[in-house]
This record gives sequence, structure tokens and C-alpha cells, in this order.
Amino acid sequence: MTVIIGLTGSIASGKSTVAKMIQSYNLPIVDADQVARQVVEPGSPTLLKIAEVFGQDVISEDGTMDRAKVGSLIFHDESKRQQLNAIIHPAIREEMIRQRDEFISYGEKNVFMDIPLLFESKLEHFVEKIIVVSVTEGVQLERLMERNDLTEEDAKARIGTQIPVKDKEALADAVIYNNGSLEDTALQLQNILYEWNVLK
Ligand SMILES: CC(C)(COP(=O)(O)OP(=O)(O)OC[C@H]1O[C@@H](n2cnc3c(N)ncnc32)[C@H](O)[C@@H]1O)[C@@H](O)C(=O)NCCC(=O)NCCS
Ligand SMILES: Nc1ncnc2c1ncn2[C@@H]1O[C@H](COP(=O)(O)OP(=O)(O)OP(=O)(O)O)[C@@H](O)[C@H]1O
Repeated sequence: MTVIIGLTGSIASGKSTVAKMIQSYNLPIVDADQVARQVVEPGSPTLLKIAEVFGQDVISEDGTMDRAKVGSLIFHDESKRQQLNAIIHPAIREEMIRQRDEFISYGEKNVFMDIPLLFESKLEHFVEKIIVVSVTEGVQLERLMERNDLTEEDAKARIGTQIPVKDKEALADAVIYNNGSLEDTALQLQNILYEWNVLK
């Protein structure tokens, strides 16, 4: 029996950073953000549907989705965000299940699923165990503004669309506190992996 482990947290809390550490152990991981990019490839039915609803100018000249434009539309408008979710989430879910099942068919003992909106989208049933990557609000805001080159207002709007990370901590089987150094985070991850017999 394969044990599915969910990796979640809040925007810019460090999920991708921890996901890379998991990959460095050669452990299999399905990445929802990556799948979300895959399903809107140029010419894909999902991207065509998004352009139908949000306007053709969300498609750039090279055929890719203009992510900054879509982001600026949906993170300030709850109904638009719900509209996008309704189009894109079923496609993301289907592809994530496909990738997960492929890993299971290889006989993997554990499969990780990095799902930013695990709680918001009520996907807990997908996973048997949950790791939440957490940061304090100040660090989160700072890292998000820096990484995405956002104003404080835009960064706060994005954070505000998600369940507060403190609430997610309460629902986790293990929490990684990612305020400190990368070494400290890697050590916390390693301890969890040994404790859960993912690593021997
Ligand atoms: C809006 C989009 C185009 C912005 O792209 P951008 O490259 O700026 O951000 P990226 O995709 O790297 O997402 C960064 C983070 O934003 C947060 N986020 C993304 N979409 C959403 C959403 N619909 N609701 C709340 N938070 C979201 C997540 O924490 C995610 O990890 C993109 O995030 C998207 O297509 N979102 C819809 C799909 C989705 O829900 N993805 C997240 C989980 S699967
Ligand atoms: N321990 C750390 N020390 C310093 N910077 C960090 C640390 N962890 C992550 N970062 C930086 O903070 C930013 C957010 O981290 P990361 O991209 O891993 O978050 P995320 O949770 O995957 O974000 P998102 O939900 O937006 O996909 C990145 O620029 C990353 O390089």
C-alpha cells in the first residue's frame, strides 16, 4: 500500500523549497503548481476556455497564458477567482491523479503531493498524512513581495485569498517552521521523514 503524503502551507511559505528537498532524496512528488502550468499549455482546451471567459488578451503573442494579467484579475476579485478555479481545477485534479497513479503503479512506498490549496479546495481525502510548511506573517509578506515583485497591497490581497497558515498548522500531522535557514528547514524535514519511516 502506497502512503500519500500531502505538502501544503500558504503562499510563499516555502512549499516549493521543501518540495525540492524531497526530490533531492529521489522521492516521488506531484506538484500542483507545475500541473497548473501544464494544463494551460498553448492551444489547450483549458486555456481556450479561460480566454473565452476572461478575454483573448489573457493569451500572449506566443500563445502562452499571461500569468501576471490573470493574477491581477483574480486576486482582487473573488468571483473571478471562483470562475477561474471552476475552469482550471478539474483539469489540475485529473492530471494530478494521473501522475499519482503512475507513481503508485511503479510500486512507490510513498508519494508526495504538493497542493497549495489542499484545505481551501477540501482535498484532504487525497492524502493520508499532511505536512504544513509555515512561516510568520511578516516573513511571508516579505518573501512574497520579493519573489513576485509585488506591492504590499497586491501581496496582502494574495495572502488574503487563503486560509491563515496558523489555522492550517492545527490541521497538520507535522509542521515545518521555515522562518530560519534552509539548513534548519532541511533538518526538520529529515526528522519527519525518518519518524514516518519514509527514510530508513
Ligand atoms: C493566477 C495564476 C495565473 C498566477 O500565476 P503566478 O505564476 O503568478 O503564480 P503561481 O501559479 O506560481 O502560484 C503561486 C501561488 O499562488 C497561490 N494561488 C494560485 N492560484 C490561486 C487561487 N486560485 N486561489 C488562491 N491562491 C492561489 C498558491 O499559493 C500558489 O502556490 C496561477 O496561480 C493560476 O493559474 N492559478 C489557478 C490555479 C490554481 O489554483 N493553482 C494553485 C493550486 S493548484
Ligand atoms: N528558509 C528560507 N530562507 C530564505 N528564503 C527562503 C526560505 N525558504 C524559502 N525562501 C524563499 O521564499 C520564497 C517563497 O518560497 P517558495 O517559493 O518555496 O514558497 P511556496 O510556498 O512554494 O510559494 P507558492 O505558494 O507561491 O508557490 C522564495 O523566493 C524562496 O526562495
